[in-house]
Amino acid sequence: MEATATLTLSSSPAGARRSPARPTVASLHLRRVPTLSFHLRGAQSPAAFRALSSPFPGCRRRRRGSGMVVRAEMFGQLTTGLESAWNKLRGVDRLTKENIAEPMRDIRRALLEADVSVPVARSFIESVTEKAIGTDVIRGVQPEQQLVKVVNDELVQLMGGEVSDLVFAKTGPTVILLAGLQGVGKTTVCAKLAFYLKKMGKSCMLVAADVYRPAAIDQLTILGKKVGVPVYSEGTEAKPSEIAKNGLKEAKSKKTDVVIVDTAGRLQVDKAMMNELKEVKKAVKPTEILLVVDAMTGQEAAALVGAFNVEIGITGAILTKLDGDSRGGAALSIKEVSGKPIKFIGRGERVEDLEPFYPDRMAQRILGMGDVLSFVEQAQQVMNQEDAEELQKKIMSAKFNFNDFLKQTKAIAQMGSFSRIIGMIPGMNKVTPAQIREAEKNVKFMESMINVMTADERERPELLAESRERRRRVAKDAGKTEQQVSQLVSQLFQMRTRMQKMMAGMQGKDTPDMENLAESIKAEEQ
Ligand SMILES: Nc1nc2c(ncn2[C@@H]2O[C@H](COP(=O)(O)OP(=O)(O)OP(=O)(O)O)[C@@H](O)[C@H]2O)c(=O)[nH]1
Repeated sequence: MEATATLTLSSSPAGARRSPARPTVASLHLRRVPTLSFHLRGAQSPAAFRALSSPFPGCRRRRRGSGMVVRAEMFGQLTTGLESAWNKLRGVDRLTKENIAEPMRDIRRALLEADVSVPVARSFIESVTEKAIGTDVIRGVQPEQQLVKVVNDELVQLMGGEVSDLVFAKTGPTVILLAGLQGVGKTTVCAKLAFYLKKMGKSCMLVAADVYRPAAIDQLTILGKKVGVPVYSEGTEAKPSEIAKNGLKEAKSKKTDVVIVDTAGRLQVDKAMMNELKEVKKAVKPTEILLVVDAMTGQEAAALVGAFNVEIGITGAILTKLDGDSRGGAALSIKEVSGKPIKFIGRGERVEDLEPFYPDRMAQRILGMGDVLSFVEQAQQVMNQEDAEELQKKIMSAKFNFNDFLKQTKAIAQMGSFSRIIGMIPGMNKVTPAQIREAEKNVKFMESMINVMTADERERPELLAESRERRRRVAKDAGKTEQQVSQLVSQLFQMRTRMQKMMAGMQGKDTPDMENLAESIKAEEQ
């Protein structure tokens, strides 16, 4: 069946106003079946159009002839909700705690309407608020555009940040165990995954371990033929764990790369189902255990992923039927609620309709504002570049001062803890946690002294280098020793020298001799 179908309902304008029953029925369909587009007749007048469209929040509504086409777009509802938040910020010159309070309420409402759970929505709002107020104004960027960017970044984080790739076994066949409730699309996913893996050049085998529904084995066999992949089955009499084990043996003998095990679904989570899965898991030691969940079940899907993870320990989720989901609560909540990533999404009934889950692409789709995002990113880059150029000029003219020093250390702090940054630098992963803690302590230590310097002293460190009185005062105000202040001043000059040498080396210029100053401070102390 095509994923898009058109359902035509007739309703007179007057009738629609008196009783919204018909559209309500249609809206139920909209949630349950993968029907995306409705054609409602009888929406000639604006009032009738409004009455008919009211049960379809977030859906695109377009007049067509005497009727109206309602289209449930993926996350349409959330996109519409967020739009009202941006609109409320038009005309403000910067984001403040006060002026973002109402847009934040809109975002919270939009998330709850998208079926995101209350705690997830709450923590999302908290981090967006904190980041929105804390970010510097970027020249040329409107505050509402800046908020779009913050919301985008937080959405990406909420959905897991990075794409979570399938893991393959180092030796022998990779076993992927699929679990899930009845009707979520598990059997279809088996074929879709096999199709996807075949395209990657992997050989696959499907194992029919759903012994309760004979039709499931037939369905898998048909799908296997369709994608050109062998299906291992032992009928309905054998135990699922035995079938899986034998299937794996056969795959090994045929040197198959990936074995995908289809298991039985139940109407709800029960002990028998969990025990059976545990047995299969024990028998074949899967590389991946993926729970297939239906996107249209919203936050229930997220809770289910959490429950399965606690019970059997899963490696991720596959979210199906996203094509019929206009709300998006499941996609947004799964990672946050369960701690497990969404690895794939299903967006239709065809075998081609499976793709890896990219949090960043999904966030862009929700916001529908790709152009705004790239504009803000570019503006940020320009700012960073200008900052860098400014710094370069200062270093070359020997003006790198305590303000720059503080700015640099704060920028590092803003980017995350020292430990993360250090871990990201190639070749630096051998730094011990104790060394990292020491580095963090050092930054705080230096900051406490810089904070008590006068504006003049920060800008012209020479003042401190030349005056013992000043160094004594700073030491007293910061509760440190004179020697510690002197050390800091020397450090800044040494840093200047090193940086200048580095830059000059890059630009082929000579460096002014700055080490003398640092030496003279030392001499004065002795
Ligand atoms: N629109 C849409 N339909 C899907 C998607 N995935 C599966 N379906 C449909 O959902 C229905 C159920 O799919 P199955 O694969 O049989 O589900 P199952 O989880 O194996 O069901 P049981 O074997 O009963 O546990 C079928 O009609 C599929 O075509 C999807 O991503 N989008």
